[in-house]
Amino acid sequence: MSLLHQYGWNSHLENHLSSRSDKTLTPARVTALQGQQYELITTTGIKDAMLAGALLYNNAPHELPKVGDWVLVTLYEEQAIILEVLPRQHVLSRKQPGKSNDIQVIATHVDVALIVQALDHDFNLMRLQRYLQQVKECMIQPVVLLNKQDLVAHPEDYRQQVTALGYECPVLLISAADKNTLTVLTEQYLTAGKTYALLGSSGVGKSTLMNTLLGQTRQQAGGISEITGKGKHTTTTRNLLLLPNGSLLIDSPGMRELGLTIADGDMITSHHPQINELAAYCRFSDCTHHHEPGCGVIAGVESGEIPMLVYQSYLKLYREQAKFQQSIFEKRTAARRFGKMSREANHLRKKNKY
Ligand SMILES: Nc1nc2c(ncn2[C@@H]2O[C@H](COP(=O)(O)OP(=O)(O)OP(=O)(O)O)[C@@H](O)[C@H]2O)c(=O)[nH]1
Ligand SMILES: [Zn+2]
Repeated sequence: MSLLHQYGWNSHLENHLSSRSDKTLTPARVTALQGQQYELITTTGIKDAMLAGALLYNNAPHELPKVGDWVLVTLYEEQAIILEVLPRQHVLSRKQPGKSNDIQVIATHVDVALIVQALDHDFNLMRLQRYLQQVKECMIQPVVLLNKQDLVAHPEDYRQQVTALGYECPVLLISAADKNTLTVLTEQYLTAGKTYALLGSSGVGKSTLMNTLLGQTRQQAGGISEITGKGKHTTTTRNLLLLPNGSLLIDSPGMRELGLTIADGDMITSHHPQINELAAYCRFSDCTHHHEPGCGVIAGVESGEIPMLVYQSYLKLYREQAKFQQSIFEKRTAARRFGKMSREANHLRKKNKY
């Protein structure tokens, strides 16, 4: 099998390439990215690469190559020049916080998102739901990995809470450092030639998981690459790695922030599929489904259409959201109060010349 096939090259991409008249360019996949320095897997191995000027200047930032992208290049001895980005499938992206219309592309050609949460203090259904929602919006299939199951007495309880969120996706309990807990993941969910993106906040165990899946430390597996800039050497971490079973894993810094995309002041609504469906029948459009008359959700719980566990999970999330909103509000009020105080202090200082 060719190197490119090992890295996910498929018939869909092949068809696209053969439909082009220009046959001088060769395909390659982006495995690491730092600033405008790229590392690629090419037909002849790993190469450093740069963008052609025309590509850089004629495209919006989200159109420039990202980790996972298939690109067309011209090869030189040690270097490659990227001239084009092939059409993307399954783009993992998010809206730039604060800038309503800007899209930030985090990784491309992602078949499955592995959303990792740890069962220690990190466990947070609201955050998990945000990751799930974001991934679904990108039309990418999620798999939830609840890590550090060794730290809690009843890991199954957590699994049930996640299942009760109502997303139809696998939820697996694992201990990232213990290979034996990963067999269901590796045997049933990781397929050769498919690309998996690791998502989750800092400290949930993504690197540990990656190392266990690699079967050795990332450094030894060639995970660290040297991207050579103009006269400077930067050691960077490779973001797309080939696992021993042939599947591809992307771990990039942007994935840690994916869950943090709530626009200021947004009320995070429930994305619970079953709740949403019946909420359409509520008498009031701003129904919270707690006690309002004519609530379609409460009716659904009473008739058994919505399982009690699902409704309880909704109530729990609602409380978490309310608490979260409250803390945003308090932070803003505190900031405003502080601003007012410092203005007054400045005013006094000017007046009294000290
Ligand atoms: N008890 C326990 N600890 C774990 C497990 N997996 C990871 N850890 C520990 O959790 C800590 C964070 O793990 P990392 O793998 O560095 O987490 P990460 O998600 O890569 O963090 P960032 O690189 O900051 O994004 C380390 O001290 C790990 O040893 C687990 O299954 N059980
Ligand atoms: Zn209602």
